[in-house]
Amino acid sequence: MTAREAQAAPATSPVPRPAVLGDYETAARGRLDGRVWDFVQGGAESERTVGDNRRAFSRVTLRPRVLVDVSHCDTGTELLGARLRTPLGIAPTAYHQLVHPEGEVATARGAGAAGALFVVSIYASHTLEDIAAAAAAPLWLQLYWLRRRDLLAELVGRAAAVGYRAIVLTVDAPRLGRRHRDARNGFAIGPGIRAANLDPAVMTAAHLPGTGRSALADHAAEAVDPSVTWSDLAWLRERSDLPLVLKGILTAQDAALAVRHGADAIVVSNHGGRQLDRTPATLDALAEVVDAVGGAVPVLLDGGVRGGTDAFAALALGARAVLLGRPALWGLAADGAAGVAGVLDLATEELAHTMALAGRPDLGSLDRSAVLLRAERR
Ligand SMILES: Cc1cc2nc3c(=O)[nH]c(=O)nc-3n(C[C@H](O)[C@H](O)[C@H](O)COP(=O)(O)O)c2cc1C
Ligand SMILES: O=C(O)C(=O)c1ccccc1
Repeated sequence: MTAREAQAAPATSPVPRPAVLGDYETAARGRLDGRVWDFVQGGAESERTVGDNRRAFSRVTLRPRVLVDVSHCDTGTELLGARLRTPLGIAPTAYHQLVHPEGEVATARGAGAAGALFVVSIYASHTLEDIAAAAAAPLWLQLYWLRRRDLLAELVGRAAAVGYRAIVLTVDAPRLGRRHRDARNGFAIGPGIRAANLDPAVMTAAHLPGTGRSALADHAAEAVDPSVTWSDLAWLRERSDLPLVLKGILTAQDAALAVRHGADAIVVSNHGGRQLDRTPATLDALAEVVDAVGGAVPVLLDGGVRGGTDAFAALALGARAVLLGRPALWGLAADGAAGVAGVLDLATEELAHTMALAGRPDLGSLDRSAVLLRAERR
């Protein structure tokens, strides 16, 4: 943008013409309290996996095909029986009201405007019902396995009643990762914000500041059942007819177990580097999981996706869809529902652009031959 154009932009525009998702990140940083920023951006321990997720994408090179008719590039896809305009969706993240007063209601509106999947966290700050009322695209509900199984049973019933299309069980968090930023900040959820779908009695620890630890880690130790194993999945199955998605799988062994235990989809995820540090980048784990699953169920990926070319690489390596965690929160913080839609639309446009220049006009024409994953330089 020229200086003259910048001056002509309306002064009220919170994000002047973002060109890349990083522009939303910059805008979000300027708007958020430092402790909330650290909670959003941070990861576990050395944050090595946070960085590795990004570095893996930077090792991808593209292998374009030419003289292909790319006058129409179609990013549309189908996932668990639902049509989506884009294979980019929103990963579950807790407490959207931390970054915007309209919280998940605005996120649902933004996702709907973009025709994108929104995975709602069990720690949403609005009710499942209010979020569903604002949605115009598929919603899935993410759960942690709480000790209070009565709450899980209640949630899956409520989700089905208002049209959520799948249950996502996050399996990489039997306890919370050691997040040094949150511990140093004594991070706690402020009094005006609630996990709107959970019994307040379960949530007390999450709101206790000044302990010199992360209140969320204390809460998780109290509330999450770390004894759950594969055989417990049947309990959840018996209580819901919705498809069951397992989020947080990184190995061929667990992918095979997931399929054997009847998972309907898998999300290759290291929780954005927030749980076990030094796990592989998700892009590096993707091929082994896709191969182990052998097409039995769709495989999704999250972690470090920061634009359409990243999504292109993951889709080429076998992901059916790709979820954005932090970037959705940047969009929400920067500009509410419009920011969320802006992030999804921008990344989807980038994906369509990459598809055109790479000679792959639809997702069906994307396969491993479209990319080269260079070995890590040591
Ligand atoms: C602020 C924040 C809160 C999160 N909360 C949850 C959650 O409630 N449940 C969950 O399964 N994953 C949660 N995650 C992990 C995301 O679903 C996702 O795996 C991760 O953010 C993807 O990486 P990315 O942020 O690099 O896109 C959270 C991530 C962030 C950044
Ligand atoms: O899952 C997370 O990454 C997360 O930050 C969290 C921690 C405690 C409660 C809810 C979400």
